Amino acid sequence: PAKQSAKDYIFGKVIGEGSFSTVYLAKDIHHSKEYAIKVCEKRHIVKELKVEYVKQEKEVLNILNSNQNKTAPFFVKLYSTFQDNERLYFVLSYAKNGELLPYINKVGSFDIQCTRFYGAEILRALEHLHSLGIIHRDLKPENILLDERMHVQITDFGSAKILDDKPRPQPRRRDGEQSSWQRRNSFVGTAQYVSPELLTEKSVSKSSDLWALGCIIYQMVAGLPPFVARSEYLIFQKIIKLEYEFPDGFEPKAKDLVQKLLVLDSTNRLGAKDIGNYTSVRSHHFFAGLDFETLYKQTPPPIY
Ligand SMILES: NC(=O)Nc1ccc2c(c1)=C(Cc1cc(-c3cccc(C(=O)NCCN4CCCCC4)c3)c[nH]1)C(=O)N=2
Repeated sequence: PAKQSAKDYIFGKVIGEGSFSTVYLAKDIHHSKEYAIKVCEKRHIVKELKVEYVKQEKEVLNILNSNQNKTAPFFVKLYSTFQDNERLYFVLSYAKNGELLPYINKVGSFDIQCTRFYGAEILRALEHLHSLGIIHRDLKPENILLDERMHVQITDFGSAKILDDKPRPQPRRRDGEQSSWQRRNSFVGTAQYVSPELLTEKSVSKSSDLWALGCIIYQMVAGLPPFVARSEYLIFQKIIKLEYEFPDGFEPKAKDLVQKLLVLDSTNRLGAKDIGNYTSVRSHHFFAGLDFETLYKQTPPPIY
């Protein structure tokens, strides 16, 4: 196929802003299909030494594209990439209903049906991602999108880590740019959802995404994340001391599940010792009665 360029698209409104990218709603002029195009300024990512992050995101999206799971298609797709002198372009799925966060803010808190359904879809997405040896590392309601049928589409793999069980030639780096092992020590996700092990040992594992899942389930029920404070430093202090509370009336089964995910020792979190699917999370009584294998075929419960 002919190499694409920005001229093949009509760019519309900005639908997302990252520290190193802007995401536009765009329409393909040949087929009138809508996409989300993530645009990165080359000069900015080079200046901020983020070239490796952009490469990592493309690699993760390509791995996801080549290993699609028909029963758990809970990720944005990468359709194509192209560049011009100033910018890199990633043509991604357009998730018409946007981020999960505005829905939580709009209704204040989800009822248990919604919390169970969306908690289950996020868990299924993590099962697939982790089965490919990929850790998201920045899972949060802003990176959980909702497609036209209100099913989950996880995005933003710029902070993801590919577990290196296969030795690969290290890519040549520009002077001063950090390699992935050096970078690992500098990366921290979004304060409210970052795991204690990342703060104390600079280590990360699949279980770090389970910590973020615990924070997101808490937030769907309570309306706010468990660790909130006036500054990132104070949030980090609360996380490493496991200093959080459940509001009165927090649904008891959801509370028990959150307490089993928000465990300081990453090896003792529910699911941390599971091989393959997170069966010990799936079998928690909060998810009783849910069919995890047909989630994508189900009609999501209304959010109100
Ligand atoms: N960092 C990233 O990788 N960011 C990305 C990547 C891919 C991508 C991405 C972000 C997308 C973000 C997105 C944003 C939106 C959007 C933006 C603004 C408004 C709306 C909107 O009004 N949606 C209707 C639903 N509202 C939501 C709030 C409650 C009332 C109803 C959607 C739709 N999709 C997307 O569709 N595809």
